[in-house]
This record gives sequence, C-alpha cells and structure tokens, in this order.
Amino acid sequence: MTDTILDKIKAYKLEEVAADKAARPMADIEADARDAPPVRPFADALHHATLDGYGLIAEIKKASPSKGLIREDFDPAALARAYTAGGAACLSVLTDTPSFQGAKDYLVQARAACDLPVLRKDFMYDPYQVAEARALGADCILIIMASVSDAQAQELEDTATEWGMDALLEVHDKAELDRASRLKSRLMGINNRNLKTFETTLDTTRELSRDVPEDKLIVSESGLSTPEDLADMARYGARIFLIGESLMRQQDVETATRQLLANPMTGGVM
Ligand SMILES: O=C(O)c1ccccc1NCC(=O)[C@H](O)[C@H](O)COP(=O)(O)O
Repeated sequence: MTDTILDKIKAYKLEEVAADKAARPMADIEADARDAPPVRPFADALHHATLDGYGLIAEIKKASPSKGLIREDFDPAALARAYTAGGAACLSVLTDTPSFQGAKDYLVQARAACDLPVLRKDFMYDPYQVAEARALGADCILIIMASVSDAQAQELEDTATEWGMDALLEVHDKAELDRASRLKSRLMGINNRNLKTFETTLDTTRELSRDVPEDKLIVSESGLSTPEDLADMARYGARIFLIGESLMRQQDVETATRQLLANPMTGGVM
C-alpha cells in the first residue's frame, strides 16, 4: 500500500525529533520550559466563550499539503493581533515546516503579540515535543489519534498535564473517538478533513457529534468558512471551531473574524 500524507509526515517528524534531541538534550528543553511564560488556560477560555457565543481557535497557517500556499503576506504577530481584535478565544499556530511552511518561532511571535492561549499545531509523537511546545510558550498541544497508539496518546496527554498544558484530541472516525474518549482531556476535536485522502465534509461532525461523551467539549475542525457553517455545526452541539484557511485567505482578517462570530446560534441542539 502507498504511504498516506500522514505516514510521510510521521516519518520525517520522527527523524526531525531525533535530530533535535541530538542537538539539544531533553534536560535543556525542560530548563527552557520551566522558564517559559506561565500557561494561559486554553480549554477554559474556549468554554467561557461558548457561554454566550462561539469559541474560535483561529489558526495561523501559511500553507498546507492539500492547498499549497494559502497566504503570501504572512506576519504571525499581525495575524495574532487581528484575530484577537476580531474576537477569537485562542490561537493555533502551525510549527511544522516541510508541509505547512510553519516555524517554531511563529508561535513565539504570535503569542508575544497577544494575550490569547496558543495551541502548538504539529504532529506530536514524543514527550520531547511536548516539553519543547511549553518552552516555546504553547498552552495546548494536539494529539492526532489517527497517528498515535493508545500508549503514545496517553504519554503525550500525561506530559502535557505535567507541564500544566491542555491537549486537544483529534478524531476522524468512531474508532478514534472511542479511543480518545478514554483519555481525560476535555477538548474533543472532530476533524472534518480526512488526513489520509484530504476529503473534507461537515458530515463528519454531524455524524460523530452524537457519540461524544457529555463531559467533553466538541471542537469542529477544518473546512468551515461561513456563519451558516457554524450555525449548522452548533445544531450538532459544536460551539467551538478550529478555522484556518478561510480566514487566512481574507485581506482584512480582523473584520472577517468578527463577521464570522457575529450572531451565534442560540437555539437547541439536535
Ligand atoms: O490542511 C491540510 O491540508 C492538512 C493536511 C494533512 C494533515 C493536516 C492538515 N491540516 C491540519 C488541520 O487540521 C487544519 O489546519 C485545521 O483543522 C484548519 O483547517 P482549515 O480551516 O480547513 O484550514
């Protein structure tokens, strides 16, 4: 069978982490993590935002494997300020370089430019990356269930907790949802994009949302672009959204963010 993009990303990411460890041992990274600015509560900020509106995790994303270059005029600090002014509750910053043209320093720049909690958006396999995330200032990490074993997911979650960070669990099918439901993290991300084929459909949130345990907060991820999309997802119990491309393509990011979040759905859940 041919490798999927996720297989390819995992292969180079493990090589990258091995090289990073050789260049800077874990003890050095841990020392930096202990000196990092205090954690900003990520899940709490999202929960608070959902009480009278939507919780937006606004993504700083320059390029992607499915779309290539998304935004040429790319200044992480300016984007962080625009998202904050537009009403985002949290930021997500891609730190992967080969596939997303991201950078670790983009996270540092974005977080320094605002007061929002920040997700390190990367492909995580090793506690080293979690400590590194904290050293960069991250407040939350991503755990992609399709790409890790149960034991790895548990180890990543435990390490995030030890550093005081939250973890966003990401699932795309029922089997992944069942595995993620056994973890403690509150944030259950339903990725509308199949990371193996790139097919993106909001049916994924519509279908999986009904099986998400009640104590979890549903985060609908990918392929969202209009207020109607958000209202649609809210009818299925998702009031938190992770959005990158559609906002990154706007010239006026602040206004686009504000318009997207205006008039949140207040009715009941299906
Ligand atoms: O975005 C991709 O093409 C992609 C490909 C392979 C693995 C991950 C990928 N994206 C990561 C994400 O989950 C999205 O950046 C995030 O959910 C925002 O999605 P969107 O609003 O569609 O940019």
